[in-house]
Amino acid sequence: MRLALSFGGLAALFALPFWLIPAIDPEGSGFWQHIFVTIFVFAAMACAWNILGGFAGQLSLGQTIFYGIGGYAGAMLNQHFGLIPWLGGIAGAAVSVAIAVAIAWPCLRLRGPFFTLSTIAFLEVIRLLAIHFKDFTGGSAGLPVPMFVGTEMRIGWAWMLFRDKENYLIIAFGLLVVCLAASWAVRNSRLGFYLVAVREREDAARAVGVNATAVKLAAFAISAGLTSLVGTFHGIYLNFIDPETMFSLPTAIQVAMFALIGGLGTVTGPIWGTLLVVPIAEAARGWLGAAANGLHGLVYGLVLVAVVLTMPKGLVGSIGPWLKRRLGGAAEADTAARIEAPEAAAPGEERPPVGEPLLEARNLTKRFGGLVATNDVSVTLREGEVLGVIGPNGAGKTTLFNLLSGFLAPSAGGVKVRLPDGSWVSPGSPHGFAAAGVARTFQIVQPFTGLSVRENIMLGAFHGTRSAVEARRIAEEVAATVGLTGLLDAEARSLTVGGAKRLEVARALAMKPRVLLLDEVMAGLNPADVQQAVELIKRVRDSGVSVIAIEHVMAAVMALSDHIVVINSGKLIAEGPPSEIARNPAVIEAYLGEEYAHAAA
Ligand SMILES: Nc1ncnc2c1ncn2[C@@H]1O[C@H](COP(=O)(O)OP(=O)(O)OP(=O)(O)O)[C@@H](O)[C@H]1O
Repeated sequence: MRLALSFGGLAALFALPFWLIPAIDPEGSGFWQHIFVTIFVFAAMACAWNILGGFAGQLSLGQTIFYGIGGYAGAMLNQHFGLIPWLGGIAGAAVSVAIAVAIAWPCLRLRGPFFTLSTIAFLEVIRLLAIHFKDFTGGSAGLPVPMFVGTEMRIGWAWMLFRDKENYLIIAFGLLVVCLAASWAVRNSRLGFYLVAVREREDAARAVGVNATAVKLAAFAISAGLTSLVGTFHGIYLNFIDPETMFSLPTAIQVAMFALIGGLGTVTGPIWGTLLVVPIAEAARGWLGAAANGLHGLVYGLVLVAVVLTMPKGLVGSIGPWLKRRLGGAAEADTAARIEAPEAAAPGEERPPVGEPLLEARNLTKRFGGLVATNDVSVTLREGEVLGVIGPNGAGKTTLFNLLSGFLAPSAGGVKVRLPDGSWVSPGSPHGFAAAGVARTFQIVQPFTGLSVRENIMLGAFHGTRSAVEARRIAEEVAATVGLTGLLDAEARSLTVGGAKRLEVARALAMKPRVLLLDEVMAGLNPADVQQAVELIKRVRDSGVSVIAIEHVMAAVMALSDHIVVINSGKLIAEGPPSEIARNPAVIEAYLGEEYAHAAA
């Protein structure tokens, strides 16, 4: 149904100029054809920009670098080597991808406005280079795209040059379809999920094994390649290219604005944004004539302000969910009521015995300036074991977790993990630990709030598969295990604390880890939920996953743990089975207190 609607919408968009133009411009001045070519070109560029700016959240204002490279590649290869623009465009796209990777490498290390400024700086550098190398580029005077070379007439489909503007409409629309299809494919692939995850919460994304730099780099490269193809066509269409037009900051801003107005990060938003703004701006330009040259910029600004004030998520981001609610009927029901008890253990399921060491941390020390948060701590986790970590607030438990999952590099000591083939590795990054089979949750829950519960869990599942269908299947299976089946389609932001904690565990479990690090998953839960969480962790353990759990709920730690380590002021002060820890005088003094000892006795 959705697919049919999408194809129908695209067909209508393609038919629009052919049906509308003869009606509004019977004399065939070509003005409206030009407007529609402009709409298709800008919509295609906005779709391409949205892969980087919307999905990955990297607000680049330098994407016209690639529009320009595409334009120059088409024109220069045509003029100097007689190459048809179709091939010139492909060569330009390849160069753009290479340059995108080179530029992205330093730029992506910067965040927020610093990233944006660095893209503008590169745009300026490339524009100046185009002016400087005038033997190739024609310098600031620009390059014409000739229809005749000697006696040869370079006109027709091969040369992308026509007397008749309708053919330009067809190519521009074709480019829009290519950019839209690429954008759709990216958004629905593992890469798309990873981009949204990195945009929303980079740390949580790294915990499910995402290499944040690599996925942003991929988005940069795809966006650059597509933009370059559009640039090649547009350069030929305009018949003339120069650095001012091709490497233009105002054009880069416009493209970003169309995506923003339409709905940042939505697949079709950039098209709606362009469709709304370009005709208004062009009409204003036409009505006000030469007297108001440049006024279209003001029109863009006014539309942007109006949309941001009334629809902060853009046209599609705001109207889409509203339509869904209207068509779908019922509002979101109470999410707490839809949480179920986790699946019970299968009858006869037995606990596997505790086996060989799986994860070893030796002499871990972490200093933050003068503060020693972890001081010479050594712990060993065995196969099939639950290792409890307890200690007072600020003792250094979370810091230990961050060291055990690659989120912090130790000041001294190291962590190694045994792989299924028996070899040991010492990963140096969160995705290295994830690849070695270590999954973690966060003390402060980190749901990807813009995604559904199902999509959140799929993010974990993508660690083991590239297929969205398979990830979806795993997500549904894990959701049943933790009791979230009834909430699969709910937005993660609508979950209660208990639901969000389960989601955190589900996302980690979907990675099919061998080691699971749980950071206070029972904090803030009511006694019934704590009991369910204990049962769930036992099931996880029995399925062959080894667990390290930081916990303050003592009844749960004592019931679950095979072995407990106690941390105080960064140091390991005791370790042993729960019964010994409960009686240990140093632990009673530092953490448990006399009352607990009496109650336990
Ligand atoms: N990134 C950091 N920079 C500086 N100090 C830090 C950093 N992270 C943790 N600390 C400090 O290290 C010490 C240990 O903190 P940590 O969060 O590991 O304790 P914790 O045992 O997990 O506490 P809680 O039970 O309250 O979560 C604290 O004094 C904390 O302020």
